[in-house]
Amino acid sequence: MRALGWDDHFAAAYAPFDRIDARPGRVLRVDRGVCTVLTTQGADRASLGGGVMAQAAADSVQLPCTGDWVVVRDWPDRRTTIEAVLPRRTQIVRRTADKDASGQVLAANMDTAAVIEPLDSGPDLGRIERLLALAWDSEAEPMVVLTKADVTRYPDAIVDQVREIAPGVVVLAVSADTGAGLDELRPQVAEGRTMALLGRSGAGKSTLVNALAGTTVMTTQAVRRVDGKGRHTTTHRALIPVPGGGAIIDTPGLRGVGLLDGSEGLVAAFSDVDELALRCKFADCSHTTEPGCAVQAALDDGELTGRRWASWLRLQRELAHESKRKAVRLREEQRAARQRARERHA
Ligand SMILES: Nc1nc2c(ncn2[C@@H]2O[C@H](COP(=O)(O)OP(=O)(O)OP(=O)(O)O)[C@@H](O)[C@H]2O)c(=O)[nH]1
Ligand SMILES: [Zn+2]
Repeated sequence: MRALGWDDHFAAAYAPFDRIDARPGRVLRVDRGVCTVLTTQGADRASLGGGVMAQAAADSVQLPCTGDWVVVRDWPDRRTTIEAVLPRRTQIVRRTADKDASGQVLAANMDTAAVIEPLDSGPDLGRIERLLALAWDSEAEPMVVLTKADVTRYPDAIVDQVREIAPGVVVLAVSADTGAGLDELRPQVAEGRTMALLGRSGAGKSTLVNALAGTTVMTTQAVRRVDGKGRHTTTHRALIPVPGGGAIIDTPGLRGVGLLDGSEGLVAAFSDVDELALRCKFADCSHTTEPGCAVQAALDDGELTGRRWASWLRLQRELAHESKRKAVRLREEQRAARQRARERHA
């Protein structure tokens, strides 16, 4: 348990739940509401207890997810349930596609949130920026891992290019084929540490897991099936213990991730742009035509690329749009509640 990150902090959170038929465990994966939980007694399948279900109904972020430390309870009829999710230290949350735009937790309690981008088709800088905002939001240490370094002739040049758009973040190029760069990554999955991988399908996440965890765990754990729309989806969202070390969390291949309203990770991911904007002559500079605009000056002399500036504007607009949607939804809910109250009193 310690190897997987169990510590005094989680032990203290568990203490109030401690009883003879309860034990702590870490969620390895979730399939349609059934969790596979690793405890000192091995892996167990557990369904959600009533309390957890009630909390999750009010807020989907409360649903147990891969990486969570939970309280499992054994019942006389041999059922096992999850009675509580211990407070997370870190979590990667994305906006779900459904209309109520709630959050979905992709991974919990990781120390490192690694953005995985392959080098076989020139890295998509915009995607790295977006995923980095998510990684910064998680409170874990963000990182960029460029995979398949063996298929490109000048990986170092690309690493430099990516560093430019990832201020304050370690950027590594690795190859599962040649093993290059893997040693620099291993400390992230040392005993007691967990690294989560975030990236699109085909980015090389499973291959990286295999390279770090040794065996071909993923191929045996991955459950590929065709969803209702005939697409192949990888349903694994698994935590894989690393022999002699900590753990890796492989999130499902992300098609697109929406940032949640209130994301502060965006500012952290664009700290260079944020600092530039602070140097403008006017505090309320719109960075378009004002004299003394540091952003326009940086764009002119090439210190800031037009691509990065446009990317920042686009993500900011997206967040603004999200908070507007949220405000509208809140107002509608309040109006409906008032209406119900009136009807009760009528
Ligand atoms: N040349 C080379 N190919 C690699 C490397 N790592 C992964 N690949 C290939 O890239 C493809 C995708 O790798 P996966 O590990 O399956 O990608 P993934 O991110 O797990 O994708 P999903 O499971 O769909 O989320 C496979 O065909 C791998 O063989 C590498 O280091 N070098
Ligand atoms: Zn300005």
